[in-house]
Amino acid sequence: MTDTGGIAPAVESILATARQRGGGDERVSVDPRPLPAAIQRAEAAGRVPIIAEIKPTSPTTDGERRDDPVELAEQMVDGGATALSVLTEPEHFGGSPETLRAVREAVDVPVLRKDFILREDQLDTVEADLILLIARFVDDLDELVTAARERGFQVLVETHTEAEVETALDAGAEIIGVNNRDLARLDVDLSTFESVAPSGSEDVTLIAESGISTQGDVERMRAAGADALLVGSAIMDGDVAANTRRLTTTETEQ
Ligand SMILES: O=P(O)(O)OC[C@@H](O)[C@@H](O)c1c[nH]c2ccccc12
Repeated sequence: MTDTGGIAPAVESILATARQRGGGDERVSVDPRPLPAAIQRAEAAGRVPIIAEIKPTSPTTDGERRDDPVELAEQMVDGGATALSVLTEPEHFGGSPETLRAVREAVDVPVLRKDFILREDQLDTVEADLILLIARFVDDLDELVTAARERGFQVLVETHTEAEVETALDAGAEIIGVNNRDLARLDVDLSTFESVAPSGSEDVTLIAESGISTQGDVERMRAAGADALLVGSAIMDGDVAANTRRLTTTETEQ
C-alpha cells in the first residue's frame, strides 16, 4: 500500500470513499481528443493554454455552485479554455460521471476526468479524453498508466515532489501535472511548480495545477515552464467566461 501517512483528514476521507467506490462493468474504449494539439492551437492563436475546471465544491471551498455544468463548460470554452477538467468525485467535490458525459458531449475541447482513481476497474466508470492519476496515491503507477492507455485515455500524472516526478517519468508519463497544493496540509504554494517541474524535457507536457488566480500567477507559472495551467476556484467564482478570458489573454513572455 502506498504510504498516505501525514495527510489532511479531509484527504483521508476522500481516499477512504475512493477505495469503496466501484468501477464500470464494461471496459471503456476511448477515441481521445489530443491535449498537446489543443495546446498548440491555443499558442498559435495567442492564447494562454488554460484547462478550466468544473468543481462545484471542494474541502477547501465554502458552499457549492449549483449552476448547470454544461452551461459553465460552454462559458469556459467561450472564454478561450483549451481543455476542461470535470470533477467526477461525488462525495467531497459535488461531481458525477454524468456531468462529465454531458459536458464532453456539449464541447469539442479535450475533457479531463478529475477523480481519485486507485484501481483499474475505476477507469471504466466513464469515457474521457484524459484521466488523472495521482502519483502519491496509486500503488503501481506503471500498471495503471498502461491500463489507462490500453483504453485509449491520455494520462495526466499528478505530482507534488521531485521524487514523484521521477516516478511519473519512469512510468512513461507524457503529461505531468505539478500540484501546487500540498495534500498533507491542503495549503497552496506556487513555488512548488517552480522547484519541482522538470526542466528541459521537451517531450513532456507540463501542467501547473492549483492556486492560480491572477494574471501575475499565470505569468509566473509560464515563466517557470508550464505548457498549460489548470485552474478551478478562480474560474468557478463569479463570471466564468470573463474569469477564463482574463487568464487566457494574459500577456506572457513564453
Ligand atoms: O481550484 P484551484 O486551486 O485552481 O485548483 C484546481 C485543481 O488543480 C485542483 O482542483 C486539484 C488538483 N489536483 C486535484 C485532485 C483531485 C481533485 C482536485 C484537484
